[in-house]
Amino acid sequence: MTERYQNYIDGSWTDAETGDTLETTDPAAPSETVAEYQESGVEDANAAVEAAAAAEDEWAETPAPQRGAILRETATILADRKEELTDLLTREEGKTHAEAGGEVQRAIDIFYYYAEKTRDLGGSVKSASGPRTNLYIKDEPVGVAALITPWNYPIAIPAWKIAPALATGNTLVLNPASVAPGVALEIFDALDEAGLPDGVANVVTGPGSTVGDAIINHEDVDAVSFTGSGEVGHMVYDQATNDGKRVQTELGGKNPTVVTDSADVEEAAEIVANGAFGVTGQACTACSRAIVHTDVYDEFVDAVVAQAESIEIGPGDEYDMGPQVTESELEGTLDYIEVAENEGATLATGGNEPEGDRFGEGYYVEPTVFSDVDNDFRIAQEEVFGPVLAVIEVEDFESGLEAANDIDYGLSASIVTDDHTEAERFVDEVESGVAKVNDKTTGLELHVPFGGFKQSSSETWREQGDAGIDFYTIEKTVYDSF
Ligand SMILES: NC(=O)c1ccc[n+]([C@@H]2O[C@H](COP(=O)([O-])OP(=O)(O)OC[C@H]3O[C@@H](n4cnc5c(N)ncnc54)[C@H](O)[C@@H]3O)[C@@H](O)[C@H]2O)c1
Repeated sequence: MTERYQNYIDGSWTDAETGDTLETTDPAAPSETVAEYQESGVEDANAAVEAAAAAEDEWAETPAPQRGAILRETATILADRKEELTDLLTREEGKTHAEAGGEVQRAIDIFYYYAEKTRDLGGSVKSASGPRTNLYIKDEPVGVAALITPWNYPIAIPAWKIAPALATGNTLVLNPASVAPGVALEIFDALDEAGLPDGVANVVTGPGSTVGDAIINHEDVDAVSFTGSGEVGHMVYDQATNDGKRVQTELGGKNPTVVTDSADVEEAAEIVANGAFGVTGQACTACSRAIVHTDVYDEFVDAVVAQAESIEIGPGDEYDMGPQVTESELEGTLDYIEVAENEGATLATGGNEPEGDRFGEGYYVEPTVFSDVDNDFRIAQEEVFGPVLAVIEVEDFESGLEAANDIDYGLSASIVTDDHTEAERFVDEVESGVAKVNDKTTGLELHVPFGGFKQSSSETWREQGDAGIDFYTIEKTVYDSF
């Protein structure tokens, strides 16, 4: 039987006022419905924001360790349900069981992490110039937070917004992407069971252009945290800043790995392939450009092609690489493959939808490597969001660094080298929010800031770790001479 989900508003599971629903399907078997959701409208969005606004004062006044206890219990409930959440994530979004299990674990860890953080919240004390004055900085919640999340990390990204927002005493409304909202709704089920007071956290499913837009623009919303495409993100940023709201946007990437002539080529190919083809290339931090020194270029292309060809594609519960999430994402990838061929890149491997019984009607595409790519080709400059790697040949380290930076994005970048000076220069000079040495561009720790440079983020605010706390907190400076 198809699971049926409702909105969670003011502590109750309710149908949308619109009376409409939407369905999700399994990207590995699109004829199979996974779940049914509310296709909500503006009225539902407004009701959720009003519930969050009404719950604001009481939640802000709840001692932070008590808020932490609810987050800890939420983590425990999610941990108890890890297997079923992992299955749901694989069926709805398509990533492999191992990838989905890792993502669910990350969400659990995030709730535990911010639960512990609550004990250290509050502010700080400073010395005052006058003898009778207590001078201190009191950290207060920003208020009501509007959270908008994409489909590609459908539990981790909601978790890394919800947990710090609640830990710091904010109330919130989430509008998750309609493609795979199930695991995000399960977080609210766990929060409810953990004893979160009514109205503190609300979730409304439905189109971002209606529900998300209404939440962001509601006058009772004080902070907006958005993760998704640049196209939508820039619009959201402008709307929210025009209204004087605190806003954070985390957007796309076109992430390079620079391979120098001192690199172990086999290791470099493995690092690049993991970054490029993991989660079917549907990561904002996916490696989509390998920038390779001419002396190791041919050897690298052979090695990365071998890596790509060793990946077994198929349904995510059994194989190494799952399908793309929707038909339109698959078509987008196939379009870019055509663009790259027309631009004159050499198709070194992949490029097709695989054939065979196990693929059925699923949205599969082969891991694809293009060599002989110029850094100004569209395939090297635009985000594909599929398992497609562009390999770019460069003369030396300097031109590699230059190519890495010659792009509008700056989310994650890595270098594979055996030369410490090159590694240091790369870390110092690469224009990227995340810089890694001898590691893939994907994979992030939850307790350090995450965000990009240039078009990849709004730059003012970061997420995760202490940065998550900062975004949802406003400082009040108190001079108390009572
Ligand atoms: N930097 C990061 O942290 C990060 C992480 C994951 C994904 N991403 C990016 O996300 C994109 C893929 O996700 P997507 O396809 O879901 O992105 P998207 O921009 O299409 O959608 C993101 C969210 O915005 C909502 N939305 C759409 N129109 C809206 C509007 N007018 N007002 C308010 N909300 C609206 C959608 O419903 C969805 O919830 C990629 O570009 C990827 O790089 C970035």
